[in-house]
Amino acid sequence: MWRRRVGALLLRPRSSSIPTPSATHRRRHHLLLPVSVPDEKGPLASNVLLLRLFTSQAGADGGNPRKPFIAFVLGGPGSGKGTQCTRIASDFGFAHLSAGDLLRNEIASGSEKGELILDIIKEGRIVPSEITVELIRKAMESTDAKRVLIDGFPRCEENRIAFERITGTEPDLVIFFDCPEDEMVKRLLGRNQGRVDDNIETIKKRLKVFENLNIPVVDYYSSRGKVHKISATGTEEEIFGAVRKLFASLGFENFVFHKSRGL
Ligand SMILES: Nc1ncnc2c1ncn2[C@@H]1O[C@H](COP(=O)(O)OP(=O)(O)O)[C@@H](O)[C@H]1O
Ligand SMILES: Nc1ccn([C@@H]2O[C@H](COP(=O)(O)OP(=O)(O)O)[C@@H](O)[C@H]2O)c(=O)n1
Ligand SMILES: [Mg+2]
Repeated sequence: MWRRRVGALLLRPRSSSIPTPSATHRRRHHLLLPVSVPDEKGPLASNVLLLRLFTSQAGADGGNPRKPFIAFVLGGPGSGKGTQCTRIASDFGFAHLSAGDLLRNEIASGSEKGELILDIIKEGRIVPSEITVELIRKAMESTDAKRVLIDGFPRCEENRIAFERITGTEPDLVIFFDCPEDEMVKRLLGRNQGRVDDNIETIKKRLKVFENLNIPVVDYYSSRGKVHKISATGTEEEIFGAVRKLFASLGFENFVFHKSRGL
């Protein structure tokens, strides 16, 4: 497997206590590559990425040839994680693993575990980490993709710790879609996919679980300089504009863009 120590991908941290490499470092160290990353607080604020030092084969260049580039995609229920992941997958060649879809597939398989999962999802609670991590691990093993989006995971600290323990790795990047609650509720009530948890009672519980259990995970990765927050209000297209800029700034090629130019 691609078990190894994951190097640092230094995005601008939310917390100002985390040092950003200085301009002197940038000049002295050819491995430090300055790039601009869009930031909701200001246009194209400057960030510095330790791009060549980082982890995996599938970034702009270099890295460990065995480990895929892993991006966790987080955000509240209805913030648009799945919608944006579909776009990232097709434009930037990522495999899209949705934790919720993997759990729903397990329910559909009719397994004993599926019954337990269904009860938990109906309640808006979090499925035991061993179950979810095992599904994600298997899905990762069955893809040879070099870039993987893990959508809706980790949902809590227990999820995060179990993932790190079982896979022996960490994400290279964490994208956090930031969306106001009233907008998330509106979207969930209009989602219309026949989901057992898209009703107002369960939505209220999911929002509490998000605040209490998922935000601490975002804070943890922020403190490690891995989080890139994207405002999730506006049209799907506007949000994808910010996403596209982020991936371009990380050195990922946009396949659709190149195809449209016959490249
Ligand atoms: N920017 C947007 N504006 C309005 N509706 C959106 C937007 N992005 C997604 N949606 C819709 O909101 C609902 C929830 O989106 P989804 O991608 O499933 O979110 P999540 O995976 O975070 O729960 C879906 O019906 C989707 O079509
Ligand atoms: N890591 C995860 C992801 C989802 N889930 C469960 O699956 C439900 C649906 O997750 P989802 O990611 O499909 O939901 P959305 O945020 O996309 O609306 C969650 O409310 C949890 O009950 C979980 O227990 N653990
Ligand atoms: Mg989803």
